[in-house]
Amino acid sequence: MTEFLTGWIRHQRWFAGKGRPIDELTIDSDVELAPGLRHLIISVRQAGARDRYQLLLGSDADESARFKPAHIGDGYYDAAYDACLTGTLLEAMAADRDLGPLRFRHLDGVEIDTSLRSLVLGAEQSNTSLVYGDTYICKLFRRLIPGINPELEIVTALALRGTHHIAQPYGWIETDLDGEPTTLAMTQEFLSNASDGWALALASVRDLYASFEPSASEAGGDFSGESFRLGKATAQVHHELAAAFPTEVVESQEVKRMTEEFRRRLANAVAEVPELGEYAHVAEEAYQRVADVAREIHVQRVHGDYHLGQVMRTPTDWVILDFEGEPGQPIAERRALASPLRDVAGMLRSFDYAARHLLADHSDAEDLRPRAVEWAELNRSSFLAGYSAGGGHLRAEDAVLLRALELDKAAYEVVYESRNRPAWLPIPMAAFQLDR
Ligand SMILES: Nc1ncnc2c1ncn2[C@@H]1O[C@H](COP(=O)(O)OP(=O)(O)O)[C@@H](O)[C@H]1O
Ligand SMILES: O=P(O)(O)O[C@H]1O[C@H](CO)[C@@H](O[C@H]2O[C@H](CO)[C@@H](O)[C@H](O)[C@H]2O)[C@H](O)[C@H]1O
Repeated sequence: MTEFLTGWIRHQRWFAGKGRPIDELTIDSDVELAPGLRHLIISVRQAGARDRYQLLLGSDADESARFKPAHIGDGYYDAAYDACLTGTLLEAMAADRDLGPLRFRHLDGVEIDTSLRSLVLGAEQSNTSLVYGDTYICKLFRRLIPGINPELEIVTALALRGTHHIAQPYGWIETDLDGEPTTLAMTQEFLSNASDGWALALASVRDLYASFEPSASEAGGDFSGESFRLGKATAQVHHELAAAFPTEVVESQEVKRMTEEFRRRLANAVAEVPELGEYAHVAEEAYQRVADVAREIHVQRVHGDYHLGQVMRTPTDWVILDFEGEPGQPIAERRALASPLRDVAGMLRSFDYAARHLLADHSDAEDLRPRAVEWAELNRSSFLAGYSAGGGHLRAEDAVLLRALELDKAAYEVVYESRNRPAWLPIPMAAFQLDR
């Protein structure tokens, strides 16, 4: 079995080790959840490093032909795609069942409807989400990092406070990895009547590109009102996070040390994507400015990987999803207190992405570049204005830190794109060429 799992896993969207040879794949845990349904935790070793992943393995040989897209090999298939089997997860959560080392749980006071059938969400994802009816979404965390997933921790704490702008949590699945309780999946309210921010922003960008109007604010699909509301919602969620978890004030010495961390991330990014080297000085200068003017900053729990794909617009408001931080980082790092400006910087980067991504796919559309810049600038400033209006702390002197945080995020994105979507690499690279 390990042989065909090796061949299969390297092509999965969520596999973090794409492009590097797999030295060994072993099965660490194999639990039967129901007849024909097994839960596997596997270890993949690449160049001395080990990553763990989970998968649901279906093995009804007669039926396997029905699940061609999910075919793994030898009559086995990815059972996340088999609605006849995935009901088992809901039932086990509803009943707070233990199945071997796996613990299925639901939140107090929640009643889970176990009659719903699931479909795999068709989104570009680092994980795999099952949507049950139009009621629940259960995210199976594919790459497993020991520890309670920050998304579960944060959303549960915010739900207890009655926070707006989040999707209600219902249940989760966990096990122990390296002796630590580790989240395997999380079930939340499915926002059936909502659109994700990335899709909405792209519609606005396309409108602008197709329009003869002279400016972004006059073109049909102006998004700046939404950017403002999103900024406001972001500030309100930051306020709630600060109330639900500890906060600290970090002295200027510590801020200087933070810039060392930025430099380390930059050096790692340059080592992996050498063409970034040419622009590294831009980031280094920005980090140096933070060190030079370092003053104490307020830190708290934050979203950690904030972008337009993590927010959804319901008919009434913006909802923020996916508080799990940057996928692949150790849990301790993802739980660490940080400046809320880290999220602000993430969203500012996302406006750049939305404006430029069509250009990355169409090298012939060079003439649209000024419009892209204009769209990004308009929406970035509207978001910041909304953030301040929502009570977010943004002082004039924060501009230096914000710029450094944006470049730190762009360095992360350079690595992310070179691994996952090389055609999009020019988007984060452009961040180092802009004089902001
Ligand atoms: N509660 C939800 N309701 C509706 N759609 C959701 C919900 N959570 C996530 N989605 C959709 O799934 C996409 C991916 O979700 P996300 O949590 O970002 O997954 P990943 O961490 O795997 O990238 C989102 O962009 C959104 O379109
Ligand atoms: O949503 P995830 O937790 O999987 O985040 C990862 O994937 C994101 C892409 O899907 C990536 O985001 C980058 O691309 C977005 C457009 O697709 C853009 O809006 C973001 O600004 C940009 O960072 C994210 O970095 C990565 O962690």
